[in-house]
Amino acid sequence: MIVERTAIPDVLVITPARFGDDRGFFSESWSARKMAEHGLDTLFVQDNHSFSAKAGTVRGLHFQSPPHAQAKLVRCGRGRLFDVVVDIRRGSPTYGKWVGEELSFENGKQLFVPVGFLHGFVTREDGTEIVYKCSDYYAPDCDGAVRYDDPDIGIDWKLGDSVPVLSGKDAAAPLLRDLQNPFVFEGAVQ
Ligand SMILES: Cc1cn([C@H]2C[C@H](O)[C@@H](COP(=O)(O)OP(=O)(O)O[C@H]3O[C@@H](C)C(=O)[C@@H](O)[C@H]3O)O2)c(=O)[nH]c1=O
Repeated sequence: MIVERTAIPDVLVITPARFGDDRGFFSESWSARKMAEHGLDTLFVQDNHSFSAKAGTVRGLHFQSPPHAQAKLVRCGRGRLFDVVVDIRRGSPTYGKWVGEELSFENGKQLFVPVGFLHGFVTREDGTEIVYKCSDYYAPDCDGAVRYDDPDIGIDWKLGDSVPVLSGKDAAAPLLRDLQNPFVFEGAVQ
């Protein structure tokens, strides 16, 4: 398992080993013991799986507020997507900054998203599946969103001229500057 820091040091790219043979490959997609060896002791309690029929589908930018804030470990089960996180921990040295990583079935990469970050992605292929572990259960009353195209964040989704497929909730999401932001920086995660 390779663990790499991104430009936001709390956000990690994790690439589990793949053991290939004539049949294909085998991979431990998550191991609490191996994560602990890298100082990651997040307790995950829910796995999510979503399917997006069309390339250019954007889901995000989402978060859950305390007391049900979620860290996430994200991977692509089928197809290809660009996964994005935004640091919204007030007082963080990287507040308002975003990082993105291409996750695909081929590259097997995973993104670790700490608590206090917005999360979203755009699919790059039709029929893309995302699978992710969450450190708290779904809590609709704590569900929140920020506009994927918030100009203060300035994410380069590489959509070109195409109009993304969006949910009604995401199309109506507020800007970060208008959010009642519940997150405060409490020091680095690791
Ligand atoms: C997120 C979630 C949704 N749902 C339900 C609510 C709703 O009826 C339906 C679709 O929900 P959404 O439109 O919020 O799904 P989606 O837009 O895919 O939301 C997800 O986006 C990505 C980027 C994340 O990071 C996730 O945490 C989550 O917010 O599924 C659950 O039952 N459990 C869950 O954990």
